[in-house]
Amino acid sequence: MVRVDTLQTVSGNVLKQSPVLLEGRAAAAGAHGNCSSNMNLHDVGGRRRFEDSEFTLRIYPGNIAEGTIYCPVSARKNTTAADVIEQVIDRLRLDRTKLYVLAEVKEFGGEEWILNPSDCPVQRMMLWPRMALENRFGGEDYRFLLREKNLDGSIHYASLQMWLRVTEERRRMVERGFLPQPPPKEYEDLCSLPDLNEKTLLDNLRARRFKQEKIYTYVGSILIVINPFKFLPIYNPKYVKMYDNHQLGKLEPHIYAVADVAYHTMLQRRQDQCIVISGESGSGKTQSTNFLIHHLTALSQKGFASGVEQTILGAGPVLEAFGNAKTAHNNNSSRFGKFIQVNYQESGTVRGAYVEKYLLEKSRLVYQEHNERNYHVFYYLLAGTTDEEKKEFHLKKPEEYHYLNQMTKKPHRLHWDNYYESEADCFTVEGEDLKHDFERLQLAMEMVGFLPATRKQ
Ligand SMILES: Nc1ncnc2c1ncn2[C@@H]1O[C@H](COP(=O)(O)OP(=O)(O)OP(=O)(O)O)[C@@H](O)[C@H]1O
Repeated sequence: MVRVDTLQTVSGNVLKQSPVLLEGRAAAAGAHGNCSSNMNLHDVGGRRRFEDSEFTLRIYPGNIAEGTIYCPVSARKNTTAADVIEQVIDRLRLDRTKLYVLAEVKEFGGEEWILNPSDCPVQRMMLWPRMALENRFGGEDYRFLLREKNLDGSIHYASLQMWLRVTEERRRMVERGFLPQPPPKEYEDLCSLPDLNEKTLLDNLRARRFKQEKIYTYVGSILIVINPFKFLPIYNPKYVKMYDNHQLGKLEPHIYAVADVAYHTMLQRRQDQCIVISGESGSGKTQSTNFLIHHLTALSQKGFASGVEQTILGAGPVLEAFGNAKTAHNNNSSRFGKFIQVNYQESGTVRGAYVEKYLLEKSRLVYQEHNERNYHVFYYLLAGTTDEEKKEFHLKKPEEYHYLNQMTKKPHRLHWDNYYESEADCFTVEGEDLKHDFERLQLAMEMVGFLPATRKQ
């Protein structure tokens, strides 16, 4: 058995009467900022209701059903992707001779995960952040797409609109004169700079690369990433395929290229490989780690979501609740280092994964700097528990805990009852819904195998 380790350092024209949304209406809904949610979480209420509630999933068929934006489908916690596809085929009267799959699209660049027929979309969706469920801000990046599967098992991606946004297409458009020419010479590898000094290095990184939305640049076999803080469509399966089994430097620099080299070197040399990710707080280490894990499992699973990836996904919210906190630099800063080991069989199939955490910033438990908070889990617990649970666990209000109330900006302490009305300060993190986060944490614990008694404890 060999492995790859990642080490993150600390620091529709369809049925007339059906509610299928047509193109024109979508634009109007969008203009009102009210493109309703994939699932309205406020309908959910409590966790027990989630267990037997019926939800409406939005399935986006793309070019499979021209003119249809999405098709609403009813589903419960245990409804499978195969059941959902069956409903969509019926509603949209799709060609039954073709094979369809559901793809889950998550934030940052339309990274797509093909669901197995037995996967349960509602369960996957419950792991999305609340903003995605409400379709606000980044919510557009979270959804389920209907994809057509070719006879050879590959997925058919044919939406021109989508790929025009992709860097490679853009380059071709430039060549054909549809887009302005980029500025003069740029270097994908800083080692090739004819005149290497701080100015030429920073100029190449900023003006020639970052401003052209090229966030990745090599320095030999090292990859420099500049955090774009915005959606870039460069993490979808087309990119997974493009970087599969290519020598480093042959294609445009990308984090997938690094993962790919590690994977194939491991298989060829039968030796463990290690990738170290380092950078200052908020620079994008956690995000880069997620892209690496995604690519490492995708290579081995040939694009299909694996149980391993599901477990790593589920572990994310748990680790985040207990090890992340709001800091001055990052509202969701990991306050611990992570050593992730992905183990493979000789055939190159993922066998399992192991996550070790180290160097948790323990001092944060008793002291937080101005405008910083304690670990998320305390705020989740105090906001998310029911009245009975509060009684059972003798929970008080957050402002009554010394370890939670040290960080207010104002000299007088903010009262929890006025939490939402009060002037923005570090208690309030934009877009945060602590009740939702508490539910998400409980579901994630269940998905990674915590027994009810352990969860309660
Ligand atoms: N490749 C990317 N594309 C788009 N946005 C990104 C990317 N990488 C990072 N970001 C944005 O930057 C934010 C901070 O990134 P991240 O949490 O990964 O930083 P970090 O280095 O792990 O920080 P810390 O050390 O504080 O935990 C993310 O929440 C995301 O909004």
